[in-house]
Amino acid sequence: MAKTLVEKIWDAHVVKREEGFPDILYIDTHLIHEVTSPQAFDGLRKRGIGLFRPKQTVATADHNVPTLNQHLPIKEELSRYQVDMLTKNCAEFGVELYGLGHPFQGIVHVIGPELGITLPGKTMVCGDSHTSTHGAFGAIAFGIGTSQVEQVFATQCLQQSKPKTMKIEVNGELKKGVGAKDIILYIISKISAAGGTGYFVEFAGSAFRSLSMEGRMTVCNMSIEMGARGGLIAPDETTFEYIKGREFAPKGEKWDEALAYWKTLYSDADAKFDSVLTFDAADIAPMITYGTNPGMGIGITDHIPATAAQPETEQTSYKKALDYMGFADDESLLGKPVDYVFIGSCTNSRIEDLRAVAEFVKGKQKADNVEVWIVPGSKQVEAQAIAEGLDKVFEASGFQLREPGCSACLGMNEDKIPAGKYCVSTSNRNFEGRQGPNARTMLASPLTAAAAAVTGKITDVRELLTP
Ligand SMILES: CC(C)[C@H](C(=O)O)[C@@H](O)C(=O)O
Ligand code: SF4
Repeated sequence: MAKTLVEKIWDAHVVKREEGFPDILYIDTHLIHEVTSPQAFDGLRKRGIGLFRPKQTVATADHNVPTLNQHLPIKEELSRYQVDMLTKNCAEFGVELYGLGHPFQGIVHVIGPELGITLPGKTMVCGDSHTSTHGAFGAIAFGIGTSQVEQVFATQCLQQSKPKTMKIEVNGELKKGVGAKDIILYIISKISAAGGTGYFVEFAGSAFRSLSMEGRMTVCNMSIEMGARGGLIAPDETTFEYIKGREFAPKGEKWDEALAYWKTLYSDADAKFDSVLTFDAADIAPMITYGTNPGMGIGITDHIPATAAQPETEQTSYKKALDYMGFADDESLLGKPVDYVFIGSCTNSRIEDLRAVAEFVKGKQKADNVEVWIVPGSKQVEAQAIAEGLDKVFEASGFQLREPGCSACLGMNEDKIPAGKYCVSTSNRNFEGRQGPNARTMLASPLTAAAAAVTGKITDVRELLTP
């Protein structure tokens, strides 16, 4: 029978299937961080058991780490406690930890792929919603809760019902100044932050095929922001090329075997999806959000949709979102002053993002009214950026290159956006208070963020690009 990619990988991992019950799914790789693992470790301790397969778990410290002076003790007490707990738990339970100071440390969804841990055909979980990022490699990757983290620790399996499948096809060529982040913000703006609820989404079509692995990760990262269980893209030569030679990627004969299998990982031509959506790449402009969920996005030259145009049941919350942001119906965002620019997070902190920003800002200066933070996704991204001299470019432009971590993506560490301030952010969530109490977040691509950094206001980056 014809199968979708999700079905192929899912079925290959079912340990037990019984009518009327969720499947028991084998988990190849479990990623953990300091926020969602402590209770799970405690649970094991209470039961007097260890991890069933500790070698299939990898840990890193990312959410609570500072992004300046990482060699010094962490100043925030709660953050220090969380990171210390992770270190202690990993040592006690025999889990490999890439903690602060380790050359592999970084945001969990950045290090998995760059270390060759994330591979096509795998099942991967993490107590973190943006685990969907790893789907860019043609893996089934999704976020789980803390009690499930404990379940995976103890059994290397999870009880899961097979998700419904959705295909989102985007065909055609992207316009100048438009990238992966714009595609995903566009899709979410069209189908809403709940449009993918209950589905596992496969992104297909020429627009995704032409993206680099970094771009595909940006797209899959945000599939969760449309409510989807996860997102994935069938692996191809771009995928194999990216993986080859990475630290933990298969080598020699193992590589040949793996590659032969990976080449079977695509949705069969006549496979049935529960839902199919199609978009045209040429319709997509640089995007920006104006509200407090990632679905509240518009093309940079568009105006904020009117409250009256929203479904009646949603008008109150829509108005509340605009009030929070200090925006009004029908307004254009162009020219609005910006206070902070944050380039980072598991959505856009990979080397390609930093390169794109550096290329754009080279020879330009940061505007006086903005503070710019560039936070690499990992120690390896940081090292690469320095090796390529990107740090010098940023410094000359007045941008600060900090150390790796989740940083201002969420106000869980020292990097917070002050109340009332506007931040153009390359992260994935613009919820109320996400970047700090009463901070106002506008989600955009690295290029659009960089344009705001040099002009000090919301700007159509296309006007600043050389033809
Ligand atoms: C802290 C963690 C559980 C959370 C998540 O699950 O996504 C965080 O990473 C986020 O982005 O909000
Ligand atoms: S960078 Fe942001 S979205 Fe990604 S894992 Fe960290 S907090 Fe979550």
